Amino acid sequence: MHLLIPAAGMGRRMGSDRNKLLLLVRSQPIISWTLKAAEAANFISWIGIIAQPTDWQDLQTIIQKEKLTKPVELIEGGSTRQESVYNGLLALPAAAEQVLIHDGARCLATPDLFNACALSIRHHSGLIAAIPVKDTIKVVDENGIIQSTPDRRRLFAAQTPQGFDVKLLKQCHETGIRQGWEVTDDAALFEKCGYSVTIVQGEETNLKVTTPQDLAIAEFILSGRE
Ligand SMILES: Nc1ccn([C@@H]2O[C@H](COP(=O)(O)OP(=O)(O)OP(=O)(O)O)[C@@H](O)[C@H]2O)c(=O)n1
Ligand SMILES: C[C@](O)(CO)[C@H](O)COP(=O)(O)O
Repeated sequence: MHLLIPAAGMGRRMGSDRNKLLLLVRSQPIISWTLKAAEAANFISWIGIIAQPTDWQDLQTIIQKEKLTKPVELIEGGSTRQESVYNGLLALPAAAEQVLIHDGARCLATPDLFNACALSIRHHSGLIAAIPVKDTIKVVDENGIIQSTPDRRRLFAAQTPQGFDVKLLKQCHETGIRQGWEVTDDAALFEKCGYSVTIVQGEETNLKVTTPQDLAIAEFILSGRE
């Protein structure tokens, strides 16, 4: 299974002056943890890292240090996650019929989760890892006044990996470009195009390292895995 890792962000919410994926957690760059999990997942056979060229040298050093046995390619990132993933799709080898997409910033996803998604995508054209929400969610209007309280049993928090049929996902991205859709994940493009996306049980610990608090939580979770 081909895996694309969007890693071309700026990390604005982290307040960092460089790509947050190069920040250290337990003395190793965040992206190293993501790569270790991908390397350990038996069903992943090829890895494309989508990144800004300014980070390529650091990434090459990390790739060498991790001694990855799988082919790894660096692909130029775009100005949004959506653009970066589209660049990744265009750079996939012609033989790739299905693809998993996993945020570099979700460095705690386990090899088991990659494998579960890789197996499940054989039976679906679109899937995402997701977990049921634990909080009661409120929908508010522009003044912050609550409009409704959706039934929590129908609410899931989206994670990655997300997996798709490559041809369909490319078409959805191209429709998105024509229509000017701006989305935060690939499943949203699939949904908007009318294709179904199924849920694979995600992992409670599969957080996206977004803010400085997440760095501390990631540090804690990884320390429990040693
Ligand atoms: N132009 C972009 C923006 C984001 N990403 C990647 O998409 C994933 C999820 O994005 P997010 O956590 O929002 O990362 P950043 O964009 O770096 O963070 P922020 O939104 O706080 O700036 C990350 O692995 C990030 O590197 C990307 O490949 N290309
Ligand atoms: C794809 C994603 O990781 C699913 O949770 C997420 O939507 C991307 O990042 P953002 O923080 O929502 O921009």
